[in-house]
Amino acid sequence: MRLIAENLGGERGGEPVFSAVGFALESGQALIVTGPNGSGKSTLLRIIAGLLPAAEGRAVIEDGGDEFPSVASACHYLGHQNAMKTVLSVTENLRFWRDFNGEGVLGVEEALETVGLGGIGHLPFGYLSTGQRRRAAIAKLLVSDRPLWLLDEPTAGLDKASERRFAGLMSRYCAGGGIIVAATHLPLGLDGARELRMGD
Ligand SMILES: Nc1ncnc2c1ncn2[C@@H]1O[C@H](COP(=O)(O)OP(=O)(O)OP(=O)(O)O)[C@@H](O)[C@H]1O
Repeated sequence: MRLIAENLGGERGGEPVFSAVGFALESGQALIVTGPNGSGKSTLLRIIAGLLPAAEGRAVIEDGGDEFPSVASACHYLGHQNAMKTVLSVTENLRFWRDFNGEGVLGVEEALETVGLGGIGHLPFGYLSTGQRRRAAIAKLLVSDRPLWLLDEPTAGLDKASERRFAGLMSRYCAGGGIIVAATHLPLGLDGARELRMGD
């Protein structure tokens, strides 16, 4: 499987933000998107995910088969917001996403253990600390299988131990054939990742 971005251009509020962005990622490869505030990293991720229209160009999945014919069907998108309901428990939130996106290799409890949140699934999501919320949102990536992760500042709010744990998780995901595109200001510890610098 391959993710191809061809001559992508993005605009916000009718103003161009970037143009002529192109890359190709094979299964197992990762791309780190860097650049100053406002250079268009989030806009690029949202265009790739299909959440915003491209001003020009396109992003496509090749060889995704019947299961993953499009980027939208192939990706998990983790944005700045965690996309969890504060009044539902962590477990209820993750069950919702598993039912919505389809079952994955890991169950809800296993996914919570993997991000170091074992035993707190019963708590309302709104009770969690900022870093715990991010870790629960990362667990969302694990309860349904998708071959492409689009991650916007995934480690924002994480402590050092959680950063290291997430780096290991991303490495294992790529080793298993996953593709990652991650916008970040912080080093992600993802060996061998390519870099796309926006705003130059
Ligand atoms: N809804 C919107 N309407 C108009 N302009 C917007 C909108 N959302 C973002 N922008 C503008 O688009 C540009 C790119 O924003 P974007 O969030 O993609 O940048 P970024 O590189 O992700 O920034 P950061 O590093 O601060 O997260 C900015 O100039 C921003 O002000």
